[in-house]
Amino acid sequence: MAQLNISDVTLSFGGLKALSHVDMTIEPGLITSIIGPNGAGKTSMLNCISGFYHPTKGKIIYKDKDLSHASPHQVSTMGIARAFQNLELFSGLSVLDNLLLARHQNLTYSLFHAAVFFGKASRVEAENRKFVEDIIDFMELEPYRKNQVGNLSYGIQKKVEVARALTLDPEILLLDEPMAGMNIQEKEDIVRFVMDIQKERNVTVVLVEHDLGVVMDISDRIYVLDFGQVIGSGTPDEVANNSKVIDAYIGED
Ligand SMILES: Nc1ncnc2c1ncn2[C@@H]1O[C@H](COP(=O)(O)OP(=O)(O)OP(=O)(O)O)[C@@H](O)[C@H]1O
Repeated sequence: MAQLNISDVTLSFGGLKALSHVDMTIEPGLITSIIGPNGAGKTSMLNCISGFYHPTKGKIIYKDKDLSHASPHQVSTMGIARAFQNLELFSGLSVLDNLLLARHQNLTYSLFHAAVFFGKASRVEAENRKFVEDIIDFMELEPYRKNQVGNLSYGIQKKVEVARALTLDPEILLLDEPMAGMNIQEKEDIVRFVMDIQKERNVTVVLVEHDLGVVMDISDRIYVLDFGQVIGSGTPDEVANNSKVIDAYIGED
C-alpha cells in the first residue's frame, strides 16, 4: 500500500501552473526519484509535500491524513523530514548543536513541564542527546562534531543537512538535490549514505536530483516532470526507454 498518495495536485502561481494534475504514489521503504528539466516543478512538489506550499487543487494523503493544508511543522512532526537544497543550518554553531537544536523540534515536554518536572525533562534531554549522537555516528560526522558548520567543506555541510533531517526520526525523508555542487568523491559518499538510510534505517526516500547516473543507479521508482506534468514513471529501465522522457529530458545518449 502507498505510504504517500498524491492525487491530482495542481499548484498555480497566478497564470503559471508549476504543477498540473500530478498523481504520484510513494511506496514504503523505496527510493523514489523525481526528475525533469529546470523549472519542471520538482522542488514545488517537495514544497507541497512538506507544507511550504499548499496545492491549489488536489490532495496529498499520508497515513489517512490529508496533508494538503498542513504546516511545515505539522508535516515534520508527523514523520516527513526534508533536507534542503539551500542549507538550513546555523553556520556559527557546531555540528552537534545544530543537530540538538533540530532534535528539539520533537520534544515531548513543554517548558512548564521542564520547570516543574525536572526529572522527566532531563530524561528526555538525555534521550535526545543519545539519538543525536547515534545520527552523528551513522553519518560518520564524529570528526566534525565540535566544528562550526560554517568552517566545514560544502560536501560535509550537505551531510550535516541530511543528518539534521534524520534527527527528526522520519518515516519519509525528502532530499532536494543532495549532490548539487559536490565533487565525485563527495557524491559517492552521499549516495552510500542515502542507500544506508533506506536499508539500515528503513526510511522511505523521495529524491530530487539532476545527476541522472546516480538516479538510475539507486532509484526503485522514478517520476519525470515536464512543465508541471508527469510525462513518465516507472522503474529506471522503463523511464530510460520512455520516448516522451527521452525527447523532453534524457536525450538519446
Ligand atoms: N514562489 C513562487 N512564485 C512564483 N513562481 C514560482 C514559485 N516557486 C516556483 N515557481 C515557478 O514554478 C515553476 C517550477 O519551479 P520549481 O522550482 O518547482 O522547478 P524545478 O523543477 O525544481 O527546477 P530546478 O531543477 O531548476 O530546481 C518555475 O517556473 C518557477 O519559476
